[in-house]
Amino acid sequence: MSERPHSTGHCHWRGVARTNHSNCLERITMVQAKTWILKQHFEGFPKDSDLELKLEQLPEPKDGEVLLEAVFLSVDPYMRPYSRVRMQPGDVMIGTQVAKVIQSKNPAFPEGSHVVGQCGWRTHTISDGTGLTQVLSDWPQDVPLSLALGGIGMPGLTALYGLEEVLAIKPGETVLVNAAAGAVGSVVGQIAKLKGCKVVGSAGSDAKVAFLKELGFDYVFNYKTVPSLEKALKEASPEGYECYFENVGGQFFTVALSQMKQRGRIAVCGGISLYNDKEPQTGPFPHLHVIFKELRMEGFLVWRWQHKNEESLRRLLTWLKEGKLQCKEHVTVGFENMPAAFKGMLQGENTGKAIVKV
Ligand SMILES: NC(=O)C1=CN([C@@H]2O[C@H](COP(=O)(O)OP(=O)(O)OC[C@H]3O[C@@H](n4cnc5c(N)ncnc54)[C@H](OP(=O)(O)O)[C@@H]3O)[C@@H](O)[C@H]2O)C=CC1
Ligand SMILES: C/C=C/C(C)=O
Repeated sequence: MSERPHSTGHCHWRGVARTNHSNCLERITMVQAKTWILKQHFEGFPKDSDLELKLEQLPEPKDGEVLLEAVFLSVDPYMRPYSRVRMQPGDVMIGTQVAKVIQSKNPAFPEGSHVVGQCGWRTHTISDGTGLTQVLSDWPQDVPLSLALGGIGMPGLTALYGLEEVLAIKPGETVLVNAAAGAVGSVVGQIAKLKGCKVVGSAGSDAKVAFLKELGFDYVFNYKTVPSLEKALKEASPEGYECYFENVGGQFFTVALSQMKQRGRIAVCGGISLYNDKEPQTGPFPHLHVIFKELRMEGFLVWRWQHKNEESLRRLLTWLKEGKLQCKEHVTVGFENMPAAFKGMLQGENTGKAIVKV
């Protein structure tokens, strides 16, 4: 695949597929996008046969439109539950990418600039600008653009808003976070530490536990190998938890609620342990803990605070530049490996943000 346009006689070609147009007399842009299509809805854990790689011929951008070329694509947990409610079989998989503007007929998005776009799983996109955001104008040269999909992007914002807007954490409080070595969880722990909290995290491997210790978490455990989740949570914070940043759901959720302090606060961010269930999980249900501990629980979606995103991204970027925030990535190379990267993330292969580099 050519990354940049190049010329052949009178024809200027871009993109993946070049056919023989030796007779053309004027500038023609021919782009074939590679796309990943949802062939059928996922049932249980995603299968390779649920997805299909397809080519799509793109037209010339019209006035007001741009032609984008994906540089990095994100694979995120939400794709699993949202595919069921937001997509029909035959649709291009939903998703966000960092893309380069390679042709522009829209002055808001000059050629050569980079955008974060909700373009789906595709290598090339014609866009009228809807759902595109320019990467911060002062993005430092030495910071990889892929972080705009991770710590300095949606997952970083999720961590920030969950802690500040939903939990309203205070110095001295103890914060519990699960899926702690992932894109959101690893930022949650670091911000909570920056704000003077004690942080307890759980993750699914010893290597992830070691990573979280490096990040400065106060207490970390491997939820897959501890003999008792309840004992692990008690040992980590015998006095209980004021705040709980919930990413997982299921049994972890119920046990964690039993360890909350009176009038503890819970930000329900995700429930990844539920996303691939064919049948809904059954109890134990947490009602009694919620009632007798007088817990406050709030679900949230990161989009609620979209109006604050630019300022919030600058804060995250400042912490990164000051060395106060580390953003680890798990990079899979090759657009054809999107399904493998997606499944790997759902299985816990990633430490930090799962990214695909085209
Ligand atoms: N509300 C919102 O606006 C948003 C919510 N989210 C939610 O935040 C959570 C984390 O997302 P994100 O950081 O992007 O993803 P991660 O980078 O954390 O990747 C997913 C991780 O989840 C863990 N996991 C997978 N299956 C299970 C399971 N059955 N039980 C426990 N852990 C499991 C794995 O880590 P391990 O090895 O530790 O098991 C895996 O690496 C998700 O629930 C997601 O839906 C994310 C963005 C926005
Ligand atoms: C915006 C993301 C939502 C979830 C649940 O992951």
